[in-house]
Amino acid sequence: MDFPKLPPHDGPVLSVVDMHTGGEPLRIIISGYPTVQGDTVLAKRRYVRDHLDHLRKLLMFEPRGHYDMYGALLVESEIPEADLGVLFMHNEGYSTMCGHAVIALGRFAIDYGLVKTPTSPETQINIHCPCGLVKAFVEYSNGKTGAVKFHSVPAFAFVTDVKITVPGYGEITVDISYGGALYAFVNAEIFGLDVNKSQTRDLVDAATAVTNAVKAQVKLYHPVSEDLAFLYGTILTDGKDDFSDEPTANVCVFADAQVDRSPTGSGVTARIALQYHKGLIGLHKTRSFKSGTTGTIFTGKAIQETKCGEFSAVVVEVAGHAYYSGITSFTLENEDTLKNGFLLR
Ligand SMILES: O=C(O)[C@H]1NCC[C@@H]1O
Repeated sequence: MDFPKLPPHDGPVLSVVDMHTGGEPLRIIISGYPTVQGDTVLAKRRYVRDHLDHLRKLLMFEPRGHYDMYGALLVESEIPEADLGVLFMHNEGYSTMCGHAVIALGRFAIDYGLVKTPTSPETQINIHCPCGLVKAFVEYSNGKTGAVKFHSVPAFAFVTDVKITVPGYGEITVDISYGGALYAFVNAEIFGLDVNKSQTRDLVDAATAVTNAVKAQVKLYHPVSEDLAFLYGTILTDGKDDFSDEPTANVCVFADAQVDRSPTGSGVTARIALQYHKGLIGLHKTRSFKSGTTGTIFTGKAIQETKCGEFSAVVVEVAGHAYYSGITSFTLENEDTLKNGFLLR
């Protein structure tokens, strides 16, 4: 049998490379997408949301994906120093930052020849994410790519100790911090939960209740663009924010109750900005962050003070590993009643 051979199909063939970073999937679209219009990466993000959302559903939803699938679409960047631009997609729409994707894309950009000749021991790749320019540094030796670290956009504590009322749980106190996207942070213990041991469904329910309450009760804002001023999710933690050589665990529930399998690159960025703001961690102090779901680790450190509008901010470096898991071409048939995808929880 000739293989691979495309099956009977109608319409576009969408080809992807699948990777994962700390267990969190990344489906990188390599062909089949129409040209994305828009003068800026943020404008392109609005364009895919308004005109190409059926393709996100095709690739993220079942039967080709699943509730917690995550994707990346490479686009042209308007910033001269960017090597590539990227849009991120998930079960609800399009995010503004994704650290686990940046870690995977760093390797992918070299392995698939998207950037200039790589240099050893490390190659810098500038990735223009919707939140801004993120610098990835990819280990490279003997022709092989390895671990990746990245320097994210300025990260800052947006508000600390804000009281919100969460239906079913009462009044609780949360912090909100920005690491390319805005997250609410809460110690899972206040819900009687343990991020390492509790049922994922219980963690999702508590985090989703917090997300909904923050969205309803806290006015969010970002100095650079209105497009960045939304709550992406809630990160439940083990509360171990005092500096230690021991890892601290968290679980990130983002978009529509989607669960990150990794420690969450943008979440680690935001969490370090929060810890720095509270005086719990100094510059160049490396902390390990563990995913409560899979036990995988990212490390992170604040490397420089900076500003984001009126907010005192830090540049955070996050490091992790990504791996390839396959390459696929997706098709559809017009008579398939489920061709547009569906989600099951
Ligand atoms: O690592 C991250 O930053 C992402 N992972 C899924 C949710 C976030 O976008």
